[in-house]
Amino acid sequence: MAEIQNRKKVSPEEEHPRKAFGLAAKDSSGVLSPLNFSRRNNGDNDVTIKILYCGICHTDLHVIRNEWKNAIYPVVPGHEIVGVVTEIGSNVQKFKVGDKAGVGCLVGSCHSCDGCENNLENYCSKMILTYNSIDIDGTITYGGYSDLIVVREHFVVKFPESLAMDKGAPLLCAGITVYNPMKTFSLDEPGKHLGVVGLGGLGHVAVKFGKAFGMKVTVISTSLNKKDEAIKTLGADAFIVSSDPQQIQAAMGTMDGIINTVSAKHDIVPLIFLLKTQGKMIMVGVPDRPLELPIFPLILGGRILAGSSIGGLKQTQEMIDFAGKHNITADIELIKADYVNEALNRLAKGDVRYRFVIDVGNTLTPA
Ligand SMILES: NC(=O)c1ccc[n+]([C@@H]2O[C@H](COP(=O)([O-])OP(=O)(O)OC[C@H]3O[C@@H](n4cnc5c(N)ncnc54)[C@H](O)[C@@H]3O)[C@@H](O)[C@H]2O)c1
Ligand SMILES: [Zn+2]
Ligand SMILES: [Zn+2]
Repeated sequence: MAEIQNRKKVSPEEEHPRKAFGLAAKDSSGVLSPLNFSRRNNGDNDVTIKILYCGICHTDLHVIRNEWKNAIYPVVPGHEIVGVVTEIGSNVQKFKVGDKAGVGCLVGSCHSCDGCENNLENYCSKMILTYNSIDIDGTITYGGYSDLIVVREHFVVKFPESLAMDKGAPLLCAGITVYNPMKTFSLDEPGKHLGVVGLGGLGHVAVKFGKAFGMKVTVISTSLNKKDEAIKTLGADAFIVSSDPQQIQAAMGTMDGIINTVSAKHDIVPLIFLLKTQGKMIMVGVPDRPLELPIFPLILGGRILAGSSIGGLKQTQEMIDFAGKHNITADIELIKADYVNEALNRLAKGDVRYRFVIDVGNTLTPA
């Protein structure tokens, strides 16, 4: 951390020669407005991508409103990026100009720590996030609510030909964030029972992966109003309203694992009781306030509570190839760039089915 803080901060305008344009939050109001900025030239190991679509993740909202107290303004959010390669460096092997490509939450890491050596760049202490992070040259990274991005090849995934680019964009964060813990904690086996808490962007994709793995999937949500869609459209097997003690009681001890995607403070005790003996609840949602964690419900039943952060690049490619094979995409509301502030306000209220995706290529135009 000290090392990052000591790095000289230079203005991207001084450092970078390529003109770029995007939408940025300038302060914790989180309101986005146009920003002219710049990107570095395409280096030997870089891929330049013309951005066509970018999903709106709840993390974007947490960061632009400074809910995690880590915003470096101006923040150009966006880490569910899909586009077309327009330039490659001389060392680039995986891509050629014209290829479809995806970029998720990471654009850099140290390549030499235990995490990096085990394809877990997502746990590298020097990882560079796609936005709101300090890049190797000391400049601040800017994300996908913008016209183009220059990314080291290692952090770019090949986007399957069979997937729609707009509906596929959310896989770059929402997809890998749920796929990783399902694989890591053996919650990918046919016949196992998976609970998904919070039916938003991450949650609805978790339901789809769970079904593709052949699991029984139960959605646990605060209100009944998503029940029909969860079962009929998303393919869930069952639906529990978390505030109804009778429904919780009836499902106690039945789940092998739970993926918890809730973005705000909530009561996890009833959820822990849904787990079987030695069942696992994996926290992927990031509430801005601590949750209460009584220990008895964990000890009785030897239950496991864990956390998980996005995924490494190898697994991100595996995830998106799996999605391509099984035609897993997000259910999206495709929006124009000038609707972004309204979309963010709606996301804050949970009013989205199930992911906003910005039609960057067709609607983001310089001011
Ligand atoms: N761990 C990671 O690597 C990672 C990656 C991406 C996103 N996230 C985090 O995951 C969370 C979810 O992201 P998303 O994009 O799916 O958000 P989302 O807004 O699309 O979905 C969140 C869901 O939580 C529900 N919810 C909100 N407050 C609740 C409460 N108090 N009780 C119960 N349910 C509640 C909402 O109704 C919604 O269904 C965010 O906190 C985000 O920052 C983590
Ligand atoms: Zn995200
Ligand atoms: Zn590392």
